[in-house]
Amino acid sequence: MKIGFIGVGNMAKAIIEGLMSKGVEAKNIFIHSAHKSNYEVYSQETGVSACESNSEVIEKSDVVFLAVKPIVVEKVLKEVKDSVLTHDPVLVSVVTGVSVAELEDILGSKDVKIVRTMPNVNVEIGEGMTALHKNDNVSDEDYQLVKELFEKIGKVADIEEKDFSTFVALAGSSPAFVYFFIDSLARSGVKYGLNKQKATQIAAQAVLGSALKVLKSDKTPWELVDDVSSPGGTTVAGLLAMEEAGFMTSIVKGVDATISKDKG
Ligand SMILES: NC(=O)C1=CN([C@@H]2O[C@H](COP(=O)(O)OP(=O)(O)OC[C@H]3O[C@@H](n4cnc5c(N)ncnc54)[C@H](O)[C@@H]3O)[C@@H](O)[C@H]2O)C=CC1
Ligand SMILES: O=C(O)[C@@H]1CCC=N1
Repeated sequence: MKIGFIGVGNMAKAIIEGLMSKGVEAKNIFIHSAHKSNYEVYSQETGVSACESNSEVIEKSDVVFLAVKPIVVEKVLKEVKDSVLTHDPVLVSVVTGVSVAELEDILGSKDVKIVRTMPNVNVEIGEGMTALHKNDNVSDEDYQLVKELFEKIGKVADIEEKDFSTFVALAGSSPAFVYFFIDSLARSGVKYGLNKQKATQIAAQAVLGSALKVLKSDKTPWELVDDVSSPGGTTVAGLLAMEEAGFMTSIVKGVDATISKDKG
């Protein structure tokens, strides 16, 4: 399968590097983005093929990732419209907040194969969490191919399109929330004299183990909180102080703001 990328920013690079680490060969990857110097350097570094235009990416690929910011989607799709209609690739959008219907409208056709997705940056290390939703033109076989690509680099969830905004908050943006939590925990360690790098490694391993525990345990996270909280102990003292400062409310408000932004 030939895989193309229109836009070679953070998200596209995370997907490309994740796929290449799982055996997808550089010779099967085609890229183009706004800045020639950037995508040519990336092509030289990784061995993927740099194309002269977005249309060339489409002409050379079976599956084309649309990995540009929402604000340039209309411009890019109008530019490549004829190539899309002629070559009929499976268009895989990773763009936040742009629906399948809007993509079809911009392309001026409902006869295009579109899979809307919402990955997160952790696909780069094979631990992503990606939502998928296809339009009716994508055959089960093509959908399975796209799904298998994302399964190489993490977990996949089929979701209804109405749930994409919620998914953005829970998985697309949430790596940043978790990095923020890890940094805050580590910084607290620095407050008490730990070196920042060491404190960050300690905090990150604690978060990794806790996430694995949630995934592997039959218990709910809430029950696991109780298991760590000894009567009269340190954990409950910490939890109560965090909640007094609005821990849960701050998370919910962050999710509310993410969803509102996504919905425009
Ligand atoms: N960064 C993240 O963690 C995630 C991002 N997304 C979505 O992925 C999309 C890309 O985001 P990032 O990679 O973070 O942005 P970015 O700003 O790092 O990359 C955007 C890329 O688009 C290229 N571009 C701009 N105009 C272009 C044009 N006319 N033709 C071809 N390429 C053009 C830029 O040169 C750049 O390579 C966005 O829609 C974002 O919402 C989705 C999930 C997670
Ligand atoms: O911040 C953003 O808009 C994108 C969407 C999900 C992660 N980053």
